[in-house]
Amino acid sequence: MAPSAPKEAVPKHLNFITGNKNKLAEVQAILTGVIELRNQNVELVEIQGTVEEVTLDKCRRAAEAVQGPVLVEDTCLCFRAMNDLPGPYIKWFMQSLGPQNLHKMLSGFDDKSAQAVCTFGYSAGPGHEPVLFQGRTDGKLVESRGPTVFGWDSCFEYEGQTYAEMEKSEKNKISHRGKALGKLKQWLASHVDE
Ligand SMILES: O=c1nc[nH]c2c1ncn2[C@H]1C[C@H](O)[C@@H](COP(=O)(O)OP(=O)(O)OP(=O)(O)O)O1
Ligand SMILES: [Mg+2]
Repeated sequence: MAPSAPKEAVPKHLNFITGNKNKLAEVQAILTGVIELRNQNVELVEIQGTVEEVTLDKCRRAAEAVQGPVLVEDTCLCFRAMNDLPGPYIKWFMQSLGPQNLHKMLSGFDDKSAQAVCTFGYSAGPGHEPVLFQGRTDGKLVESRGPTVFGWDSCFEYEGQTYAEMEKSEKNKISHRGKALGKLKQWLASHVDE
């Protein structure tokens, strides 16, 4: 009988479950040459809770939905003046206000500081507890500058430039997503060959 795989061994490819094409493109760019990335778009219910709870639940649901190993990711934008809201609920504020009006959420506050948070979850399959990889980047909520292609990129300023004003490769180096994937890469390096 073949020996069973080590509990934490990861497969040769990752199945990233997301409906967001821009996320997928960034993850693909960052993981190029590291591991093969596949993608499925599965509609997943997103619960209310802490950043970690939201990703854990999303990951478990995704693993159940595809009946196999999955990678998911949840992105938050946290305003310090609002004690970290909207956080995981930023999507709905983005959708309602649009990039041109998002900055008005903080117009009543002096403190414009914001933090972008990206939390990846990997599960080896249904019933396997997800592992989380998180990255955070500090910046400021500003009036939209640059192309409005990806979410709130044009409203999040990091060291004088909005994400939208940066080259993609430059954003990926310092972004919440880039940092989270740096941790995932380390984890892959220590598990993939077991
Ligand atoms: O780097 C980013 N730069 C700018 N905007 C971003 C970024 N990353 C996510 N976003 C937007 C998309 C969505 O409005 C919200 C996160 O919501 P979130 O549920 O994580 O993403 P989603 O529903 O679009 O895709 P998914 O299918 O992976 O859940 O922030
Ligand atoms: Mg979502």
